[in-house]
Amino acid sequence: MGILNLGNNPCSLESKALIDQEISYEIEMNDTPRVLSIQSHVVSGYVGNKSATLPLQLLGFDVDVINSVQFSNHTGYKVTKGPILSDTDLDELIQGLAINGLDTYSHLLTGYIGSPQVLNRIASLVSDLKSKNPHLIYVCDPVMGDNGKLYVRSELLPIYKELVTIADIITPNQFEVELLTDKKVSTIEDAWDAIDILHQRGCKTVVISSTEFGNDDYLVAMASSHADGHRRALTINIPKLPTSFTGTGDLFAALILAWMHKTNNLKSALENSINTLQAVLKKTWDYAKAVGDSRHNMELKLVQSKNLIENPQRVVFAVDVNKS
Ligand SMILES: Nc1ncnc2c1ncn2[C@@H]1O[C@H](COP(=O)(O)OP(=O)(O)O)[C@@H](O)[C@H]1O
Ligand code: PXP
Repeated sequence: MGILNLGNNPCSLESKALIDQEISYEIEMNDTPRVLSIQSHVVSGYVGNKSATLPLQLLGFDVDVINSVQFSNHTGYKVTKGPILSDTDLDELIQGLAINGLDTYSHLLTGYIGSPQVLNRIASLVSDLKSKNPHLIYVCDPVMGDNGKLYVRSELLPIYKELVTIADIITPNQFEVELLTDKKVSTIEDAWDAIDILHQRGCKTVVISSTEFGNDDYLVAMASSHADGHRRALTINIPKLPTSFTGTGDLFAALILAWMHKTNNLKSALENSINTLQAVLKKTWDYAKAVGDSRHNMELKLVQSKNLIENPQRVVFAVDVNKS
């Protein structure tokens, strides 16, 4: 560190420059956004916190991680083994952070949480963290299932229905939107109606990670925000790869959080997130096609995509939709 190498003359011009540099590093460190991310951990592979942490770090965030489960691998494999965090485990971790004054965060991100008792704690955690930082942004990915199938316990649904009302940003997929609104989403108009219901319940920004309305070539992601009396609504067509991935929703939520913070612009955040995802998935799929598409080979190629995460290349673009 510069301070330690100042030598005997702390007043020299050179040493003053070093001190100035040191001070600017410190300011930069104080400005570093801090995310508390509560999601699954897998020993092998990339879902949950394993999918979210590296991209958030590469995009300039300090990430404090609480693992809602510690599984050997994601639930798509033959077996999944490992312990689940209990509500008392969570309370202890949060208490430790609070006692040591480590609980001032710019963002809270929640994803896969298997236990209703733990999910029940999140609402009060949001208000505790907002009492420490009233500007804290809560990003809730209501991870419940995909393609018409629940992969969590059904008791989580009523808890999520409440939780999304206090979230600043939510990132459900099409099936999760249906669950949250008790509304079948078969057309894009159904999806806009469901988004309106979620806005009416209090959620300021709704981003649907993907919808599918019978088109084999494209998925459609949708984003809508109500801020300061101003509405913005967007869609983006995503060229569909002929396979399915795991961990993509977790990566998507982390990228939306990061790019909303960095750009404060829904369109840029959506475009950067989707374009990063497409680049990561293409790399993953190209690899799997070459070596065989086993579960293991289909794990997201995140480490190999460092540059693409840091510098998304915009290939697909969002379009504004006129909504009042
Ligand atoms: N088969 C696919 N082809 C192209 N992009 C995909 C594919 N599957 C997922 N994605 C990308 O991953 C993002 C999140 O995936 P999604 O399936 O909506 O999340 P979840 O895992 O929560 O169901 C989508 O916005 C899309 O960009
Ligand atoms: C342990 C775990 N966490 C998170 C997820 C969510 O993955 P995705 O991002 O694909 O919704 C899954 C899905 O299998 C999972 O098994």
